[in-house]
Amino acid sequence: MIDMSSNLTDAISLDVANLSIENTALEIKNLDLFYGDKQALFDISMKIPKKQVTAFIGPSGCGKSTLLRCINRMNDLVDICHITGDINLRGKNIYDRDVDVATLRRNVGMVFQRPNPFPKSIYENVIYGLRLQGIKDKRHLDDAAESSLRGAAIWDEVKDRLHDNAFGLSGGQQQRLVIARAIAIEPEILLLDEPTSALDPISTLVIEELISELKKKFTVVIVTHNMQQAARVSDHTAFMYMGKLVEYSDTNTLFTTPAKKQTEDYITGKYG
Ligand SMILES: Nc1ncnc2c1ncn2[C@@H]1O[C@H](COP(=O)(O)OP(=O)(O)OP(=O)(O)O)[C@@H](O)[C@H]1O
Repeated sequence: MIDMSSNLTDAISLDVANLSIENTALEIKNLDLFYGDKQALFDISMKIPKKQVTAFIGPSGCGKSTLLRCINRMNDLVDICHITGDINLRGKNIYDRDVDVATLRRNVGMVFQRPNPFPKSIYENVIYGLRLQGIKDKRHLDDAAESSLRGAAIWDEVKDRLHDNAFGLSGGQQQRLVIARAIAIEPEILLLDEPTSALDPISTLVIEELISELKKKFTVVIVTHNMQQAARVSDHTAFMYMGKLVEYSDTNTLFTTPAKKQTEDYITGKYG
């Protein structure tokens, strides 16, 4: 079994099957997803709690990243992808025809496996989204840069080199810079797709600690292939297998007393 003693969160466990509207950041309802003829997600329904960390776990190819990418419509970029079902954000289905995808993505930020800073200074990276919004006031931009870099736990390391190129940072620092860039535009939801899988153990720990801070302001959804990581950082965990949501509950329950045999087999390493 997974050791739960290293959980970094203040482990608030809500009953995710019966979340109230006030505690729900978004609701996925009967979501099916196809890549061409091949179905990759089967009838997924779940509520993601507000200002908590929710982890998607499961073996390679089970659909974790696909499900995550549905939440900010990244799969729209895949021509052969076809989706049915709803994802409701503040009562509105994000797949409705009248939804502006750019606005949605401002509200639902995403951080990828490999840090992807732009070939610009650290400062310009952080305020990139604000410049796109047309904000020009230097004081406003400076304040936003500082608070976002602080929020991403990297301010002290970069405050004297804000105008240096972001490529001069280490991989772990780049990933925190990318998180700062994502939070600068104050999204409601932050999607993290295996955010530490390209990082060394120390940088991984720094990001894990950061994740448990981020949930004070944001709803965080993380895909991880690392069960220990899910156990350390998340309040709630969804176990997926072959495109289906097998079990979803508070992290402690899922890792200590899973309800389904399939979940137990996975977390005890019988397959993966
Ligand atoms: N762009 C795509 N076109 C076609 N099939 C895809 C595409 N992206 C993913 N798939 C398929 O959908 C299924 C789910 O893939 P997905 O990447 O979501 O799984 P995952 O659980 O995140 O896996 P991993 O842990 O290996 O990243 C797999 O069978 C994969 O091959």
